[in-house]
Amino acid sequence: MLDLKFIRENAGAVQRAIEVKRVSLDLNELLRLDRDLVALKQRVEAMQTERNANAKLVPRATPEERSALIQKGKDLAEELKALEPALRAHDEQLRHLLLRVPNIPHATVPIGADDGDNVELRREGTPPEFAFTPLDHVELLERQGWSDPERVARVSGSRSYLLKGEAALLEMAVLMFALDFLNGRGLTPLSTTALVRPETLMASGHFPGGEDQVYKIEGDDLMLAGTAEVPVNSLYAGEQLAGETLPLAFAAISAAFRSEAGSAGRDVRGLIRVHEFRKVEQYVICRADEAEALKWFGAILANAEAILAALELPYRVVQNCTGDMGAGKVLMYDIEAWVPSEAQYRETHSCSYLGDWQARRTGLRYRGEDGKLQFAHTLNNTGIATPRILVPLLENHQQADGTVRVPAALQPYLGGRAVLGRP
Ligand SMILES: Nc1ncnc2c1ncn2[C@@H]1O[C@H](COS(=O)(=O)NC(=O)[C@@H](N)CO)[C@@H](O)[C@H]1O
Repeated sequence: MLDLKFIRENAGAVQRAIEVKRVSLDLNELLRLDRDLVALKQRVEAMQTERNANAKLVPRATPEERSALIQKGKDLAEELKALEPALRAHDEQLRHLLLRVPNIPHATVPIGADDGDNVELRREGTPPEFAFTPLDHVELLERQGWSDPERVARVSGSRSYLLKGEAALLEMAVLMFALDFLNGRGLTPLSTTALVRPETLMASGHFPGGEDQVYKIEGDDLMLAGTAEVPVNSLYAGEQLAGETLPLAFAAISAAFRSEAGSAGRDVRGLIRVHEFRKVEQYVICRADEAEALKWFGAILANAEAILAALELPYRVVQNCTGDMGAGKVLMYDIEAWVPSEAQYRETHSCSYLGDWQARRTGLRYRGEDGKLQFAHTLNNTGIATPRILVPLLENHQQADGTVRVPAALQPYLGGRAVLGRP
C-alpha cells in the first residue's frame, strides 16, 4: 500500500506502475473517492464546529432562545449521525482500492510482460558434463528406493512427495545447513508455523489477488501460508518499534502450502512443484532508508548465492521484469539453479525489496532518531526450499554408478557421509 498523499502528488508515476505491472485498478476512481471522502469529512467537521458553537450559546441564552438552540443542536446531531454510514462506506471503498495500488518499481527494473522478459544478470559455476547418461531426479530417487510416489499419491493425491532413507536425511541436512549458515551470517533463526490468520495475508500483500493459492481451514479463521514471509511479516504488526532495534533479520524455517491453482500440467512429475514443502526464509525489517535497504537486498542475495555455492550448484541470477515481480515489489531478483535433465536453469530462490509497501499494510512502524514515527522497509529472500533444491542437487551430483556425491559443506549434516545411495 502506498501513502495516499504520495498517490495524490504522484498520480502519473502510480498510473505508470499500474500499467507496467499489469495491475487492474482504476486510479481515477480511487482519486475521485479520495476527493469525495475529503469533502465529506470537511462537511462533518464544519457541522461539529457549528454544533459545538451552538452548544456554548445555550448557558447564556434567554429562556425563549434556549429551546430553539437545543432543537438546533438535536437537528445537527441527527444530521451528523445520518452521515456516519456514508463516511464508513467511503472509507472501506477507498481502502479496498488502496490495497490494490502497486509499488513503484526501481529505475533499474526492465519493463516486461512475464518471466520471459526477465533479464539474466550473471551465471556462476559450470553445468557438469557427464561421461554417462545422467538420470533425472525421479529416476535417481526410484533407483535408490528413496521415493514411493504411488503410495504417497494414494495418501495425498497429486503434487505430494515422500522421501525415504538417505533422501529424507538429505532434505533435513540442507534445511539445517541453511539455517546454520544464515545464523552464522547474523540472521536470527526462527521456527514458525504456517497456520495464520487471514489478515496476515492481506498485510504481506498476498491478498488481495492470491486467494486461490491459499488453503483455508474449514470452520476456523485460519489459513495455510505459502511462505514464512507471511507470519514473520506480521510478528510485529501494529507495533511502534524503537529505531535502535532495527534492522531485524530472521532466518525462518516453516512448512509452506500452495494450491498451485493455475499451474495445471506444469511440473506435475517429481519434486519441483508440490502442495506442501519446507523453506528457510530470510526476512529483514530495516529503517526507511533506500540505501540501507538496498545493502540488505545485496546481503540476502549473497547469502542465497553462498548457500548454492556451498552446495556446488551452477546457477544464474536474473532480474525480474515489471510483469513478473508482483504488485508490492520495488526490486526483485530470482536465482535459478541448473537442472541437467531439463538442460535449463530453474528458479530456486526469489529475492525482493518492497520499500514501505508491506509495512504500511501491516502497520509496522518505528521511531527514527528524529523521534518521528514512520513505516519500516521490508525485504525477503529464500534461504533454501526443499524438496525443489533436491532436484538440482541430486541431478548435478549423481555419479555413474547411480550414487550421489555429497558436497563437503553438507557432509557434517549427514553424519560425515561423502556419498549417498548404493551402486
Ligand atoms: N509449489 C512449490 N513446490 C516446491 N517449492 C516451491 C513451490 N513454490 C515455491 N517453491 C520454492 O520456494 C521458493 C520461494 O517461493 S517464492 O514464491 O518464489 N518466494 C517467496 O515465497 C518469498 N517469500 C521468498 O522465499 C521458490 O523459489 C521455490 O524454490
